[in-house]
This record gives sequence, structure tokens and C-alpha cells, in this order.
Amino acid sequence: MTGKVFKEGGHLEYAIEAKGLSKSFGQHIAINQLDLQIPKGRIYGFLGPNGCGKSTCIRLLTGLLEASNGEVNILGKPLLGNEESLKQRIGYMTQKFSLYDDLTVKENLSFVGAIYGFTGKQKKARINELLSLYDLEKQTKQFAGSMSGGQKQRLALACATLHSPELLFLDEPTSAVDPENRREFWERLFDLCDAGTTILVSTHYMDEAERCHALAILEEGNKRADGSPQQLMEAMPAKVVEVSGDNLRRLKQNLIQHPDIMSAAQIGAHLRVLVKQKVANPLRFISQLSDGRVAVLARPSLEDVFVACTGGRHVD
Ligand SMILES: Nc1ncnc2c1ncn2[C@@H]1O[C@H](COP(=O)(O)OP(=O)(O)OP(=O)(O)O)[C@@H](O)[C@H]1O
Repeated sequence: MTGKVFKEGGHLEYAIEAKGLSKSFGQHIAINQLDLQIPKGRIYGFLGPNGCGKSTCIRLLTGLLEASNGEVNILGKPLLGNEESLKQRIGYMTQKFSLYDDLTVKENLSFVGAIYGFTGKQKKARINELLSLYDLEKQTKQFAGSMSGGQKQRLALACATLHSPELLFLDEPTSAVDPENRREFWERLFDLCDAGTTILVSTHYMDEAERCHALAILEEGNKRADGSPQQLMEAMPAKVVEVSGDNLRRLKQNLIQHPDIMSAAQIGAHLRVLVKQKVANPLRFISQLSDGRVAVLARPSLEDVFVACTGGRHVD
């Protein structure tokens, strides 16, 4: 992993800086006053449910969509007015992978190579390098449309990184692949990051968000929290108590009526309960409400943070 990237004078260098970034579609506010500071050389996540604005935000940051308000700097330059020159320095992998189904693997890469101005031997060499790197050498003549989800994903990543972008945007890149492919894909992302690429990845998977160096939790176009997974877990405005015993479904129904309980969800033989921060002794509080069932304090997970920031009842 590359170290933090500092400007002379010791300030962190940012790949992405946004201030008050907003986008409305008619009356609908899709992105609301978003501030971002994403250091170079890091993997940064957008975590949020469908429709929270992840894709819209990525499209705003790539210059594909015009903001209604706000300022964006990409790789140290204002995005506004520099969209064309920045296109050479950024890569974008869309949710649907944007491959040409009726072109072969090699033809897809060749097409993207031509767009980025690669020709002749240089293009051939770069394509061969990517075919090897992304384990696609046996599929060179296969039509993209007939490939498996994992192969398509690797080809899409090869296309998005063909011009060796400094900044890579990945919009829900692992939604269509199995856990093994997802794991492999993340290894590749860390390889890219290690080589100096900054990556912004959107996801609705908690385990994926947990792999990021830092992330923002988005809900309805608003940033609810941001920081490293560790920081978010430590700063969570709730305590987690796990309860075990009989009749957990009924207990859950009772617990969620209480105004100091943000959520209760069954996980296997336990009920995982989020208790508001203001409750001084959450363990005693839950024990009393649980009629003598066994209750223990648990370490927060990123999913708990997510629920506390978004899904739970209003957080005081
Ligand atoms: N071109 C558009 N015109 C009108 N509304 C739009 C447009 N693009 C996005 N929206 C709306 O903006 C909101 C955010 O959508 P967006 O696609 O950014 O969410 P998302 O978090 O990426 O979700 P998903 O994972 O489902 O793509 C949604 O309510 C969506 O309907």
C-alpha cells in the first residue's frame, strides 16, 4: 500500500474535493450539499441503499452530469472547464459494465484503446498486458455477451484501466458476481491502489464497504457519516447489545416499541439491539426489558453504523 500522499508542506493531496455539491432533477433533490475530501492513493467507498444517489454522485464527479450547485476539484483542477483533459486521467466502470456484447474480448479492448488514442504496437502491447493481468487470455475471441459475470467484470475493469487512469470510479462493480469473484476483484483493486491509483467505489454491501480505507454513508442524497470503518464504528451514536433466549420474535416486537431502542434484528440465535447513546447502562436496560434473557455487549459492525445512521428511528 502506498503511503499517504503529501504536498510540499505536509498537506494531504486530494484526488477529489467537493463542496456543496448538489443535483436536482426537477423537484427531486438527488444530491444535497455534499462535501468530500478524498486523499490520493486511497480506496474510498460510497455506501447506501438503491436510489440514495451513488450513481448520480459518480456521474457528477466524472463530469458526465452537470451539477445544480457546488464546486468540484478533480486531481487538483476544477472540474468545470477541465472535463475534457481530465477524461484522460480518470476511468469509469459503470454498474452495467458497458461492454459491447457482440464484440469479442479483444475487440472491446481495441475499441476502448482507440478511443484513448492508442495505435499500432503500443495498443497491441497494452491489450496483451491487460489480457494477461485480468486472466482473459483464453477468452480473447469470445463475444463479451457470452461471458460469465466474473469474466465480464474483469473485462470491464481492463477497459476502464486501459489508459492507466490516476483516478478510477467504480459504480457497484460487484453486484453481478459471486463472493469468490468479488474477493478476487478486491485484490485487484488493492493492486491498482498499491500502484498509486485512487479508487472511488459505490456499493450496498457492508463487507465491501468495510474493505475501503474510508467511506461515506449516503441516504436520500445526504451524507450521513464519513470516515474510516474503524472511526465510524467508534463514533457510532448507539451501543450494541446481543440478547439470546426464547421467543426472540416476540421480544423484538416489544423492544422496538421503546423510544430508546433504535433497532432490533435477529441474527441466528441472537437479537442484535441498538440502544441509543443516552442510555447510561445499556446492558442493564436491555436485561430489564428482556425478562431475564442473557444479554451481552457486542462490538459494533459497519452494518450497525449503517442502521444507526439511516434505518433506525431518529437519532437524538
Ligand atoms: N436522469 C434522471 N432524471 C430524474 N431522476 C433521476 C435521474 N437520475 C437519477 N434520478 C433519481 O435520483 C435518485 C438517485 O439515483 P441514483 O441512480 O443516483 O441512485 P443510486 O444510489 O445509484 O441507486 P442504484 O443503486 O439503484 O442505481 C433516484 O431517486 C433516481 O430516481
